[in-house]
Amino acid sequence: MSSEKFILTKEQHRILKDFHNQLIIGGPGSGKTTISILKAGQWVEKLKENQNVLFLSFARATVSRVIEAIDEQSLLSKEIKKRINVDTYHAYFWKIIKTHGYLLGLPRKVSILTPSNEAITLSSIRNAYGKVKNLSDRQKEEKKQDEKDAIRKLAFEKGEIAFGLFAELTFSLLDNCNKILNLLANSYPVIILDEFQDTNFEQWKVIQSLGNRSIIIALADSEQRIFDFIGADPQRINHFKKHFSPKEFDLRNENHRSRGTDITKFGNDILKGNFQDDYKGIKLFTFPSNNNQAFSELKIRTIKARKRLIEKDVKDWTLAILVPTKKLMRQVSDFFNQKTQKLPAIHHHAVIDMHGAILAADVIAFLIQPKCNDNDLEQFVQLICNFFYGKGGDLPTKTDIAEASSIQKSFDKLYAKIKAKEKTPKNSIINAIVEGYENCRKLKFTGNPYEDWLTVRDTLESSNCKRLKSIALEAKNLRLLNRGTQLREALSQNWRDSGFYRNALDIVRQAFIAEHFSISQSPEKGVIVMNMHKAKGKQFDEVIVFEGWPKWVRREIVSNPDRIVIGNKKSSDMTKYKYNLRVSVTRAKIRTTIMTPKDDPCVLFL
Ligand SMILES: Nc1ncnc2c1ncn2[C@@H]1O[C@H](COP(=O)(O)OP(=O)(O)OP(=O)(O)O)[C@@H](O)[C@H]1O
Repeated sequence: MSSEKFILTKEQHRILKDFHNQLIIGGPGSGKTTISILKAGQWVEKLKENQNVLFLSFARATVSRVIEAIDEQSLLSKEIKKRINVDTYHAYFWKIIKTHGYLLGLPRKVSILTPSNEAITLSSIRNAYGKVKNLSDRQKEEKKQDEKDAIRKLAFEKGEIAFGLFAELTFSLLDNCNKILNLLANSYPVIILDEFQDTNFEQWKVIQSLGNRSIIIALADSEQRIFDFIGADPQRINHFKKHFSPKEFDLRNENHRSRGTDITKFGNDILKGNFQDDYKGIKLFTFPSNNNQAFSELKIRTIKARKRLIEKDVKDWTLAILVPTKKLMRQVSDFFNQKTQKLPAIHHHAVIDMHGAILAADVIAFLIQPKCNDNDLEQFVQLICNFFYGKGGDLPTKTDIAEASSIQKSFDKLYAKIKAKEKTPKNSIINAIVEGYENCRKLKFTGNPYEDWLTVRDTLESSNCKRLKSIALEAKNLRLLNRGTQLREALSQNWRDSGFYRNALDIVRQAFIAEHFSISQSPEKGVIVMNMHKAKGKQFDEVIVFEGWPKWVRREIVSNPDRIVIGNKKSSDMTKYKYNLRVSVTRAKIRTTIMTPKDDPCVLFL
């Protein structure tokens, strides 16, 4: 994003002239981020030397885009750029809790309860309540409260803090201690809040506190709100107006991302449900409702889009395939990996949910560590159970929970038999796990973490145990051991220090926490497959939105999975689906392709 290429609009100029609290409203690609960076630069010049501007966003992906935009902003000097600090809400709140949390009665040493471990902690509560869609409102509230009680207990007793508590604890600190508030305001007299419309109740309370001492600039687009489930409130922008009396700026009529196309217009028409015949930059394709033809059609469209971008000589081009569910994402990724007679494999990056992969990494890390004590096998089994308890994240499946508890039970039985010196059960599921474990324990390592990791992973994959196999498969989703990564360096160092990987499990866990907070990673390039929900705040050269299709039996639809609108059924409130689709289609700079089944096209277009 080079500012040399463009002239600021009138409204962007107005923003630069004002120095109050600000509310900047604008749709996708309207230039909010760009102007807020220039505004931050202006503020830096007014601040004392030890003061900086803070730019807060929700997702790390957005943060890396903002950092990239700052880097490329040629109107700001290097010195000024250094003083615009970009962070996620999580990371910023965590810094405050880590330093001052003991004032609330938290243990002096606190650590993060990673989402995967949180999922393990909460899996029994979640499983006891069953599927959320079957719960009454009261039961949902009770479930929420039970979950909160469990994670609060863990925080105050063990110092393990779940992300969900960050805002609440930060607010308690700011509310109870003026000194902390002054300290923060002195470091950051100006704070920019990205995607303000998504702020939940607790985060809003923190912002009100911070805003008592700092200037707040909120960037918002009420129609990009897709975070209702974490408590974002449609009234939040009004709350901001009421509380801060900001100067308001409206960029809603501006579109710089996909200028020369009708992509933004199409996005707005999705909200209205009213379409014109043709939109420049939007292509709608249908495909037959069967696996082979649907995926092949997608592959063909993807190859064509890739060719267009390469031929246009777009620098570091990006092409996103956005799909409604995790399941479809995996299927697309698997299909792209396959080479068929007619179609080649497509090199791509799939942005997957990492719970399973992270817990699988724990298992491998444990196995490259030397055997520690007599409880080694027990600890291994515990990690396997953790994997099944936590792999579904906040939506654990019954099968996974049942799997975990039957592994635990079989192990307990085996243990009891061994202790009593009795014959061990012949057909127990634990036998294959023990065999796989023993095979791994016989392995010899080289000190090259990458090779050693793969040796363990391959041994698990080729074992006779389907549970260990699935762990190996999940672990394939990790790319943390690539050359030059911190994890690889840390494991190498560990080997050099001890002649073996003494602390592999700790190192891996630390690396994931660091990774969670890492904002230095550059945005993905090339073909990217991701869930529509994850696309927010991103921009790509081309986007393909691809949805699932119905299954027919005797001319009747018996199921309709992976659709943009659940079951592709019209209902009284389609708003969230419209918002979601609008966010997805407006991520493109040049062109968006929408692919929907021929015999049951997406109801949002009917
Ligand atoms: N005045 C302008 N003239 C031309 N291009 C601009 C202008 N302002 C911003 N841009 C460019 O438009 C693109 C989108 O801008 P920006 O990322 O600031 O929008 P945004 O409102 O933050 O988008 P979103 O909410 O969708 O993330 C960027 O590539 C940016 O360089």
